[in-house]
Order: sequence, then structure tokens, then C-alpha cells
Amino acid sequence: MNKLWQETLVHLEQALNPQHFTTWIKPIRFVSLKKDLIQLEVPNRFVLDWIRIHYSQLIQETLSNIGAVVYRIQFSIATQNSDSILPENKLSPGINKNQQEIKIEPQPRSCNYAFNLNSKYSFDEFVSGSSNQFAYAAAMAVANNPATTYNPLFIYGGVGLGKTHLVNAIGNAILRKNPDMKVCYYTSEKFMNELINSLRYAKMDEFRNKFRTMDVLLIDDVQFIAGKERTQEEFFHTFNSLYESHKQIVVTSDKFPKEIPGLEERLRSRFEWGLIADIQAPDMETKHAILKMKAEQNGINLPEDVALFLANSISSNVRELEGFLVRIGAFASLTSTPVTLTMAREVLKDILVEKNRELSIEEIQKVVATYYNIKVSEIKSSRRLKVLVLPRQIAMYLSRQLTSYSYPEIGERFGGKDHSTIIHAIKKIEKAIENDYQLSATINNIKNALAH
Ligand SMILES: Nc1ncnc2c1ncn2[C@@H]1O[C@H](COP(=O)(O)OP(=O)(O)OP(=O)(O)O)[C@@H](O)[C@H]1O
Repeated sequence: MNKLWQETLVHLEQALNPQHFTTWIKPIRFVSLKKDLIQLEVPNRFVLDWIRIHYSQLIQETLSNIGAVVYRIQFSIATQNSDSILPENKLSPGINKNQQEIKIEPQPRSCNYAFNLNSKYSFDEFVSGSSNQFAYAAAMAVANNPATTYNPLFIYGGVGLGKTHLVNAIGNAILRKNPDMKVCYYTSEKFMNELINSLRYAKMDEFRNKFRTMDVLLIDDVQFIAGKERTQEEFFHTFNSLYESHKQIVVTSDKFPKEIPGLEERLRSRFEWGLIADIQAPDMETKHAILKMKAEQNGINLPEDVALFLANSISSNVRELEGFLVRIGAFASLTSTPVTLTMAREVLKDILVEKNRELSIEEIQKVVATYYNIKVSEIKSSRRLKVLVLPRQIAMYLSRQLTSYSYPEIGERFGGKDHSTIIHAIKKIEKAIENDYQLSATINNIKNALAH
């Protein structure tokens, strides 16, 4: 191996986390170095695209730092096809002609093997940041090695934070690498509707045969099957059958398994067999990066100050963030004016006023009650049932954190409780979240719901 590349690898290994280095950088093969042109080979198109977006700059900089020359990099894909050498690649992210020119690997097929999968969702178009890194890495690991690493993978996260995007990305990536695999994406509601129809028209054999012969089963929003006895029963058997045949199962939900009311114990425990990965609300930087990517995809020229303004002032639901961006883009296009900060402020005026309004304790009680599937009156009551105590304490804790009410005022709105009860509840939650990651994620999730 060339000395320059060898040294580059040493630097990259130091700069990256070991898993990323092993997955993405190690498989790169040095081919040749002629003057300032370095030729490298990658195992497939998928890896190429990934490197292009995530590591291109780093590789370029590292090479140049070591060799003191600005190198041009040319990639080829290690395949049967020797013309797969790509034209010179300056490795700038975004579309360039390489992407059009190479068609080495089969694209995800919309044939019978991809049931319901949405091909628009890919890993490349998912912005990862500290809020979703764990789920993202787990999803990538599953996509790279289905049914070997994490099975089942349970992705948990609040509304509009990218669960559907990630599961579809898993399916698409698997199909790209394994075009003959049968990959199926269903929401749990669709699963239930199909089950009901199959029961009605006596087609249960067909139903079972379909789901139990999948190589990868992706079930979105699994919380909806809670309380639906027949659906849970059928899903349980589907799960077992796939699991025993070493097939990959990925499930998403807006709650942790143990928090889904009405979910059968046997299903809950199975969801906990594999890996539970959560997606938290994105931080400012991630929101900013998502906005930039979406603006580019939608052909919207988004100046930096507007991107920062949106990332700062809009809640963490990415779907909502996208909605605002599209709105601003549409306004700019309809009025043939460029996107500016003044314009963004004007378009979003009403929404921002509404969002900046202080939350009421009643709203907090309502959202917490909905989350735990209990009544507001139960939150305000003094009943000591375990299923009520935690939601009540969380609602008290959030009332203190998110409003300016005093302890006695909060107590009053919780059915006339003493301020010491409120202080006790808040201390309890503060202490619990120090060690209980799931609880802390749940509270973030509820806060996120309150921000809408
Ligand atoms: N990290 C991200 N990078 C890029 N796009 C994202 C990201 N997170 C979410 N999105 C986009 O936000 C939109 C909403 O995401 P998605 O539908 O996957 O959310 P969800 O968690 O499944 O929501 P729900 O709970 O309503 O089912 C999609 O258009 C998705 O592409």
C-alpha cells in the first residue's frame, strides 16, 4: 500500500470513532497515485455515496495535510465492471456527474420484493446529530448486517422526528445490497386492516404466508396495535416465526415498550429482546443542517440568517420544520422575491406568536394524560395508584419547568395540593431522570409534544 495512503489511514483512524472507521474507511482500497491524482477503490455504490457525503472532506483534508499537496481523488467501485472508474472527483458533496454516470449496483426495485417501501427515504438524506445518532447508527448496522446484530431493532421517538424515514432507509439500503430479499414496510394500522380483511374473506393462509416469508419486516407505529387483541395475537406469531428463522424485524413506536398502554406482555418483552434506540428532538445545529438539506432538495435558496432564524424559533418536529420551509419557499416563488429574514418573519408571524405564548398548566396536564392514556381528572386526583403517580409527578415537574407559576399556584391547579407535595414530586423526578434514561427520554418527548 502506498505510504501516503497508509499514513492517511492512521490519521483517519484517530479522527473517527472505531465503528465508523471500520465500516466506511477500512474497506477503501488504494489503487494508484499519479502526481496529484489518487485513485481509490470502494466495495460498492452504497459505500461510495456514503463516503462522498460524510467523509469526503475529511479524506481530502487529511491527504493534503500529510502530502502538502491538494490531491484530486478518483474513486472506482470494485466490481466485475472495469469501466467503473469515476471521473475525477473533487469530492464536493452534492450532485455531480459521477452520480449519474455510475450505475453499477442494482437500484432498489419496486418489484414484488419491496412491499410498500418508500424509496424516497435514504440514509444519505437523513441528517444525523446528537439527538438521533444512536438510532441512526443502529439502523445502519441493521442495514449492513440484517438479522445478525440487533434483532429486533425498536426505534422510539416523538412525532415527526424521523422514525418512518429511518425504517424505510433500512429497507432501501438492504434491498440495494440484497436485491433478492423480501423487504416489507407496513404501518401497524395497515397490518391490522389487512388482517381484518383476510379474516373477513377467509384468506388467513395467504396473510400468514405473506408476512412469515419476509426477510425483513419493518413495522411503523406499532403502538396502534395496543389493545387490539386479535392483531396482537397475529403479530406475535408473525414475530416468532420470523425471529426463529433469523429474519430481521424493525419496529417503531412513539413510546418505549413498557409505556405502551394495552400492549401484551409477551410482545413487550419481545420488543425488549433486541436493541431499543431512541430519537430525541433535534438540537439547533441538527435543525439547521436539516433545513439546509431540505432547502437544497426543494430548490429553495435559503440564506444563512433565515436558516438560523428558523432553526432557533421553530419547534423540534422535523415535519413541521419542513412545512415552514416549504411555505417560505412557496411564498418566495409566488411573489418572485428572494427569501429574506423579513419575509420569513412576516410569513410565520402568526405561528410564532402562538408558539411564544406561555404554556398553561392545563395544557401540560392534558398532554401528559394523553401520553399515558389516563384522564386529566386522574392526574389532578390524589389516588396513589402507580399508573397515576408517575404521570402526575411528571406533570407537576413540567409545570414548574415550563411555566412561571409558583409551587402553591401549581398545587392549586392540581386539585388543591400543598406546595410541599409539588416540591417533593419535582425533586423525585429530578433525581429519577439522573439515572433513568428512558424516563428522561419520555419527558423530552412530552416536552416536544407540548412545543407543537
Ligand atoms: N434527521 C433528519 N434528517 C432529514 N430529514 C428528516 C430527519 N428527521 C425527520 N426528517 C424528515 O421529517 C419528516 C417527518 O419524518 P418521519 O415521517 O420519518 O417522522 P416520524 O417520526 O415517523 O413521525 P410520526 O411519529 O408522525 O410517524 C420526513 O419528511 C423526514 O424526511
